[in-house]
Amino acid sequence: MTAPLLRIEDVATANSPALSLSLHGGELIGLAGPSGIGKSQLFKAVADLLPHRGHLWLDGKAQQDIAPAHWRQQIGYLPAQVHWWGNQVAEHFNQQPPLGILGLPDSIWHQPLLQLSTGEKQRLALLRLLQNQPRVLLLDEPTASLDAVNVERVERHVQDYLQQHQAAALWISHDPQQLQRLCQHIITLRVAA
Ligand SMILES: Nc1ncnc2c1ncn2[C@@H]1O[C@H](COP(=O)(O)OP(=O)(O)OP(=O)(O)O)[C@@H](O)[C@H]1O
Repeated sequence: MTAPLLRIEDVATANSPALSLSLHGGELIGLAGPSGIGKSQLFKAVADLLPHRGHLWLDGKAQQDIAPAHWRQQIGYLPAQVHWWGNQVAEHFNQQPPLGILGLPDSIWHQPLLQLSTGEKQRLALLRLLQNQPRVLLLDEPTASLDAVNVERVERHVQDYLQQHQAAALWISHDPQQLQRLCQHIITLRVAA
């Protein structure tokens, strides 16, 4: 087997249990566990947004040997609550993404963000993340606010992206069926005994 794209060894924050895993190109691993256990905290740690213990490697290179800006471009983090800074959708993109692929109308491009639904903003945030062409996706409940048709669109789009770019993803979900349908492996975090 080839070297892992991302290796996580004993990474933990002050509010999470430790996580160790290897992610290979094209692979999708699910992250499950009760609310408040620390799943999002672990994503922030891996994305270099939160102090943590443990070690990380990208393509066999240790995190401390990679410039932080490069790390954050390669490790694409989609938070459960996305931060938007401008007024209009178009301000947040370098170029217009394929909106229709996630069921979004072209008219949304010039709409104020305040007018958009949670599910619309969630899908736009995914398109924005993928424009940076990250090698690893950290997806924190990316379909939490979506109907079944759009859940399927998002799932298919992420799977296509992973195949086309030989990228890999970690996917947090509270839906065990979704994780079973999508993931090669599922890691369930538990409270330490
Ligand atoms: N900024 C913070 N300061 C202190 N505690 C925090 C902070 N952010 C999160 N926590 C705590 O860390 C713990 C883990 O939070 P986290 O958001 O990672 O949980 P989660 O497993 O993702 O939960 P959920 O499934 O509900 O999204 C929680 O107890 C939370 O209250």
